[in-house]
Amino acid sequence: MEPICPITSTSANEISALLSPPSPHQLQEYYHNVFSTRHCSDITIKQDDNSGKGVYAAIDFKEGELVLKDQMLVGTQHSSLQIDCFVCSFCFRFIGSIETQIGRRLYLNELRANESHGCDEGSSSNSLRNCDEMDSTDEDESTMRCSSGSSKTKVPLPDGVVESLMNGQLRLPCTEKFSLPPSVPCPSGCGEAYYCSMSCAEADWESSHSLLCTGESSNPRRREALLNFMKHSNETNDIFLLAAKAISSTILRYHKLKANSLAEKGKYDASCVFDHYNFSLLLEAWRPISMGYKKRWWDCVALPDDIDSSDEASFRMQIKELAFESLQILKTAIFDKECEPLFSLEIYGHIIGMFELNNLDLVVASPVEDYFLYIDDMMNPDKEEAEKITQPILDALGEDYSICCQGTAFFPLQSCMNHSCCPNAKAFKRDEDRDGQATIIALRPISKGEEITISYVDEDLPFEERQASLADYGFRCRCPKCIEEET
Ligand SMILES: C[S@@+](CC[C@H](N)C(=O)[O-])C[C@H]1O[C@@H](n2cnc3c(N)ncnc32)[C@H](O)[C@@H]1O
Repeated sequence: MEPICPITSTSANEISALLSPPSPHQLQEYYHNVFSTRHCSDITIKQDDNSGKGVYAAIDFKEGELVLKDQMLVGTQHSSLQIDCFVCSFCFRFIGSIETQIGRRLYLNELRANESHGCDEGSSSNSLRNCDEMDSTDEDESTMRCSSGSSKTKVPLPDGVVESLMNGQLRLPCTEKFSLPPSVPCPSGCGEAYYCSMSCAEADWESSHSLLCTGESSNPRRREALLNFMKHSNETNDIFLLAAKAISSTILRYHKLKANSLAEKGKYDASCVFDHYNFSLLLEAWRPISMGYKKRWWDCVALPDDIDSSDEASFRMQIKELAFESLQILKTAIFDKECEPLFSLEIYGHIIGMFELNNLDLVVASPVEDYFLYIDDMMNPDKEEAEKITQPILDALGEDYSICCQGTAFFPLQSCMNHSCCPNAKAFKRDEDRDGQATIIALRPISKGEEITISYVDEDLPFEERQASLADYGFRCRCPKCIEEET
């Protein structure tokens, strides 16, 4: 493949340092910190020559037991579904109230319908758009609860009802049983990010939003470039939004480390001027991202079914060009000279490739679905009374009323789990799991010392199809089921 973004020799050394696999010591130190901040001692991470890092049980687990709750490093809601669910931009909990969830969705859908003049968004045939992320939760129940697209005609509500749902004047029956945290808007007023609490707002600001916010604090040039970047991502592939978060969080960590280092130095030598670029601090800031298994996006993205293998090279080149285009816009918005290697196509491609190979679907079940199920389960005459108000709302929402929050996220511990076609664990959201954390449950008893595996593909597929899908991850499965079926 021709280089479309030449790398200078100075940055080449830094890029290769950023992409070299962490040493066993760095690995041990990093995961030791992750485990201790989370007070997690039930699992460990070990590395072997065949499958790299893997997760191992440090205790015995019973069938159905929780193996791991993993806090994401970066995550994003799919942009096309943001209208449907009003969630915290940091932890992805539903926020506001049942009334605001419904009112906002009806209002925004109406707006979208007016804007699109009848164009059908869901039927995009662009193979470059939102290429599949790694999906090991396809079969989980919370994913299956989701529905999207509705063929049934929706019945509009009388004028003023949507407004009164949104402004809180209309209270629906029994919604007090489904209370949600009140929404906290981004303090910088971007109107894009909302949170379930000030602590989530602060954590997001510190983690990446302070660089990506289009509110008052950003200068007009940067704001315009950011809006441009978001528009490009929404129109092409929202994985770019996640890459922007990963780069922003590294830049912010770098400046924090640098400030701490300056303060520390100043303690011993007040005259010391230490304000230059420090690559070792950039390496340290990059550490959480460095841990994820990576390949270039255009080398590892699965070839879509509608692309013939004879067109593979040109497809991969298009993917590379798309990444280049996105990176140029991002650079206009948040370029930082001291973190220059992060803005190379090589690093950008590897970050997105890391998401491609490791990400888990982000799924949070909708309280709106629970609410309507509750009404449906009520006894008469209360049910009849309630439905006088709720049925027209349900008719206006249509059959996809229960749509859940969906997105994609990178999880530091879950992403270390290797694949097996006869896995002993699975990503599975229980009723109580109402935020964006990954939840891994034991499918059968797991003994202390055993490797914990999940399936990256549908394990009921025939042997050859499983192997073909796993080839996108760059390995051939040698699990007991594959060994048995191969012979
Ligand atoms: C989500 S990561 C899993 C963690 C990874 N082993 C690491 O070192 O970070 C996926 C990658 O792990 C490796 N992998 C996962 N399952 C494997 C298996 N059963 N056999 C060989 N390699 C495997 C492949 O390189 C795959 O692309």
